[in-house]
Amino acid sequence: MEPRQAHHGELAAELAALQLQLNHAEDGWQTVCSCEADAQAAGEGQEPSVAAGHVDHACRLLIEEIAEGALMVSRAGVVVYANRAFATLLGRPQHETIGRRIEDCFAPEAHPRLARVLGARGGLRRRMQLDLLTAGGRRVATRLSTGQLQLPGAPELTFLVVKDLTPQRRHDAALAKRESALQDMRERQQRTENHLQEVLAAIPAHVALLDTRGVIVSVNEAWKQFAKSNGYQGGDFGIGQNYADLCGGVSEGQDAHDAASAAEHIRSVLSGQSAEAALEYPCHSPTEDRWFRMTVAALKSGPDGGTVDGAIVMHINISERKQAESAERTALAEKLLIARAVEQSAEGLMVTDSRRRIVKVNHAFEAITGYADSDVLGRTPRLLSSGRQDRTFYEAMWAAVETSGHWRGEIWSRRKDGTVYPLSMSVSRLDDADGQPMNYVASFSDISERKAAEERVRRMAHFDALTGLPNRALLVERAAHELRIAHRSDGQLALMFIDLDHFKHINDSLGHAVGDGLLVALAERFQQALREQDTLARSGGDEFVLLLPGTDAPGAAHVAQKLLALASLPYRVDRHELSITPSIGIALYPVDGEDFGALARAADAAMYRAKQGGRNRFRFHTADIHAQSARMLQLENALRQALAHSEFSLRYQPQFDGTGQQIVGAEALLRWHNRELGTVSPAEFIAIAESSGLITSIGEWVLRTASQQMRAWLDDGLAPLTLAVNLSAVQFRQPNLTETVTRIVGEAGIAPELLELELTESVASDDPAAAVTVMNELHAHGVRMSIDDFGTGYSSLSYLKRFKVDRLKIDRSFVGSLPDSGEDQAIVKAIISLARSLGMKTIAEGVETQAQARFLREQGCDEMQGYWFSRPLTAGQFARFAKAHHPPAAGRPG
Ligand SMILES: Nc1nc2c(ncn2[C@@H]2O[C@H](COP(=O)(O)O[C@H]3[C@@H](O)[C@H](n4cnc5c(=O)[nH]c(N)nc54)O[C@@H]3COP(=O)(O)O)[C@@H](O)[C@H]2O)c(=O)[nH]1
Repeated sequence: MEPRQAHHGELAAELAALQLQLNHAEDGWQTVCSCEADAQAAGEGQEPSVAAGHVDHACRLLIEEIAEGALMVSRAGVVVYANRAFATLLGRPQHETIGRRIEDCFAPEAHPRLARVLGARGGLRRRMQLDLLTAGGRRVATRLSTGQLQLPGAPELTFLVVKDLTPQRRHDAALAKRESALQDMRERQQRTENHLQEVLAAIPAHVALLDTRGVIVSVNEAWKQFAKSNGYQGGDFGIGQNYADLCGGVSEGQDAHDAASAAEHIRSVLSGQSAEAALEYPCHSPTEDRWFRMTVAALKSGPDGGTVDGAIVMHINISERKQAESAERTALAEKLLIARAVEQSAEGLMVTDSRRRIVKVNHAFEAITGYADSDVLGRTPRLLSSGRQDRTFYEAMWAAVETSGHWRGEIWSRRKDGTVYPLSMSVSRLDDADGQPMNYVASFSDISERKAAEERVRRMAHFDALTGLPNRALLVERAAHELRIAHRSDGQLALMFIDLDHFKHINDSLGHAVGDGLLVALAERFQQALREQDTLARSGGDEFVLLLPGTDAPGAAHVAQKLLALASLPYRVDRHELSITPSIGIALYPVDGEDFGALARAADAAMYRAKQGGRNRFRFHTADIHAQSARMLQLENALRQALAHSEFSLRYQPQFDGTGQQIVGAEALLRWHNRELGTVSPAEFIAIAESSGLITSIGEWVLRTASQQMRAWLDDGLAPLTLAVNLSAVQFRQPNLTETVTRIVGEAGIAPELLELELTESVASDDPAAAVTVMNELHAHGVRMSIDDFGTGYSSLSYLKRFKVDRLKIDRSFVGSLPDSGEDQAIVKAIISLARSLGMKTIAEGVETQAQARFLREQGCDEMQGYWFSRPLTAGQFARFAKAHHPPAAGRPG
């Protein structure tokens, strides 16, 4: 604003000067006129103070000297006097001017007016402008002041004062020209100002004009709108306020540092330190992120533009650019991130062009394949091919990539060093904007370790860890496969169950490591003797199963004999010379069964028969074995319902002291009566209950019923007796045995000391250490224990001394031949002696004769049980029997 004002001022001053000159000229003219008038007035009435002649002379001189032309014209129109100035103006000598007719001196159009002047009377004074006509014929604009002079005694004359208007006109013209120029300038300036206002109004930038102090003098529309939209309350939009002060009020979304910089920029520009300054700053609103660029430029004036008259401040919204820059930065950062991720990825990456030429690989690619990028760039991935997949595989792979855009799978690849390894790979197609393949990207990882682990898991799932033989699961798979073939081809197949005889003795006596060594050696021997298509599996412990595809009965017998012979050769394990024999059961497809389950049961039953038949032999499955198997299955099915159908009952067989006179206890014996099967001996069904797992619930029932019976007897006045209850090995291995026993006894309300658990030797010999722990627990709760059928098993004597056992029960097989059998005598004596040395009592079972009882008594057997004393009795019978024999009765207890 200020530069334009200054320019106007100059023009105005110039204009004023011209005007002044005009006025002076006008005033001068007025003065001349008034002097003329005064002179006229003086000539007409006033008394001259000096001599009239002198004045007249002076007037003449004066008139002669004045710059204006002066002349006297007679009424006839003849110039009677003309001063020098007029003659000069006319371009004639003075003497040629005087005497001329006045019309000769003026342009023709002036003549009528001149005539009227000459004809006027009475001193009428006039003014007019007429063109003088010079001697050379040139027109000269003049202004005439006329009047009449009536001097006494003289004819009336008309005087004319002629002023050359040429200088005036020239001056006026110049003045008009300048005025015109000035006007043009004013108009241009106005137009410029209008344009400027329009531009300021039109531009989206927020513009403020500041004066030299930094006070806002004007703002544009955009400024106002922005102020309004940002909640600026003042109607002045900041006009009149110092901009730098405004900057001090930082609002939310602005930065104090930016505000200070803005104020500093303004001060710098206004002080002339810098012509222009700019600042980009954030000015976020609650709803959007905004950035502005503030530009401060000096407004200058003066001839060299060196005077700072103010400043223009512009704020341009650069949010779009900033956002674009930000997006660009983000995109760049993302690109860098992706590039870094690609480079640092543990997955190998390979990018090809549309012609499947490798254009990019990452670090992991090099690490996995062994190829540097320089090795592979420009080449096709065929370089990595292992040759393990055929052409069809690759065609299918690329077909999937081309049709669905993607393929994922496992593939074998070859490293630079030639090693072949498995990859998990995915291939994706990247298309251009037209949907044409542009690149193919393959990402892959080396899955050698995973494959190896899978193989290990597969081996663990299908192979026996000790011998490396297939396990039962793999055997079942292979058997199913071979059975399908046999079924299709109407062929035959043999399945053998091989169980080592008394293998447990080796484990127990020499340790598991030796037992394991023996199993491995045996497996190797067997394996070497078999055909490739045969499967020898270890199904657990000392049990092996042999699958012989395409084998009939003679073939199976031949193999069995060979295995028996091989097995019987001596073994050397850890400096131990060992021998072992197997018992083999053979089942044949399809006669003994059409599926693996049926064949396995038949082979198992046959193997059991081989054991029963004296071991170290093989037995084919036969009709009677089949019948026995069927019976066992029938019993098992019926057993499952027995508890629910209340088919069980207990019998109680009395136990006497060594004298055979006093009853000391009873053994609870389980009885099962089924409606269809009739009465089934526990000697038959207990084993089935054990193998089917039913023994746990059945055993609990026995324990509970016997305990409750004891409570009932006590309540009935029976003297306390020891009640022996048989405990199966399966029950003994139950983890909560102690808790179950003490709970049942507690619920029945009897002292634990009245209960004795009869454990078979196998209970103790399976895992003596664990048995010691359980026995200690039971003992700690007051429960008594005895070892049943002692002498038939293979008790570890070293453990026996640690067992919390009260009695050893001499098996009835040693009692039956007493006193005749010297061997049995020896065994019985040894057991009695051993028990004594271990601080245990002995009880002999199966005492059927007086001679047996006598012998046992003589040997110091503590207690006896058998038909000689009593058969197993019902609870009521036992109560009566016990009352009759307690206190001690004389003679046979009967
Ligand atoms: N786990 C469990 N086993 C039990 C349970 N009840 C019985 N059994 C075991 O079943 C096997 C057969 O028992 P059982 O048919 O009851 O035969 C017992 C007696 O009746 C029989 N006995 C008794 N005295 C004589 C005799 O003088 N001569 C003769 N020939 N037999 C006789 O002996 C069997 C008792 O044997 P034991 O238990 O070893 O003392 C048998 O092994 C039972 O243990 C049960 O509830 N749970």
